[in-house]
Amino acid sequence: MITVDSLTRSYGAHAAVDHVSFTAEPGRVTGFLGPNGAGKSTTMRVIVGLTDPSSGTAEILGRRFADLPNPGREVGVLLDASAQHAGRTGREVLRINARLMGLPASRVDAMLDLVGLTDEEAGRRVRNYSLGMRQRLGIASALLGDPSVLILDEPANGLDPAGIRWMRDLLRGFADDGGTVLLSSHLLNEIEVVADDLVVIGQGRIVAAGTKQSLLASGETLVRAADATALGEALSAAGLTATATDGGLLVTADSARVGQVAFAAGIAVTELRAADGARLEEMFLELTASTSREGAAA
Ligand SMILES: Nc1ncnc2c1ncn2[C@@H]1O[C@H](COP(=O)(O)OP(=O)(O)OP(=O)(O)O)[C@@H](O)[C@H]1O
Repeated sequence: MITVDSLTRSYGAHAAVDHVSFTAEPGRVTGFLGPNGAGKSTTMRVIVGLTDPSSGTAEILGRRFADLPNPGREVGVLLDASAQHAGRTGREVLRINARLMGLPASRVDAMLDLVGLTDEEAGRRVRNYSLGMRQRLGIASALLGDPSVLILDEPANGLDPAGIRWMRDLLRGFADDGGTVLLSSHLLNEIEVVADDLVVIGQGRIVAAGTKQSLLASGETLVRAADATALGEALSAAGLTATATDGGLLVTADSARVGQVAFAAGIAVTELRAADGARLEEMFLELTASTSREGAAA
């Protein structure tokens, strides 16, 4: 569990993070979304004690990071995969961390195995790693102490599609086992697939938070029928607003109501579903339009 309460961090007169409050719950993946410079990294840095808050609090498992007796055993952190010592081999990085946390060396091999770094790769110096390999090593470091909380800043950067899939499955499994995951990204699609809850930030402020389902629930339905004209007429006669979209109709009513209208009119529908496909992206753009660089310039 991570609890952030009215957290503010200012640099001079500028509030990089401005009264931010949210929780990341156990058993769930919480996606932390925002455009460049929104305040994601600053918030995460405060959570893990690298930056002091100007006001407000951030706690992991009910304590400030600095007050955790052996933080690596409670929380796994990956903020910058490139920040590892370039002259050490991957295995050395993990061995040192394991020793610092009082863990057996066998844990190192288990983690290398888990993240898919081979013996040969583990023996290479980190300066010769690709970004994707550094991310895998960073994840291995984060998981080394068998923590119950994971905090990851843009962990999918540099991973290929198979790597992204692997990361997603890993985070899902971690949360399903009762762990808490806080995951930042500006890659909406990446977050949309894996997150249970979303916290959206723009210019240091939370602009939306809640379950993915609730944030995506548009109240709209996408419906398609072979006879789209008849369907449009039936919907309109029932007092529903329908707009043509991508070969179908987007209706401002729930699926049950749209289905009833089509059924009553004797129209066979070929597709009927809640219109949530591109909703997150739309929502993200809408919510951050006034705060993003592009929005501000417009
Ligand atoms: N040490 C610092 N000194 C001054 N300003 C800072 C400092 N760290 C961050 N900022 C500013 O705080 C704001 C938030 O930055 P932050 O790195 O938290 O955003 P972000 O959401 O992680 O962005 P990105 O996706 O680009 O990494 C930005 O305006 C940034 O310039």
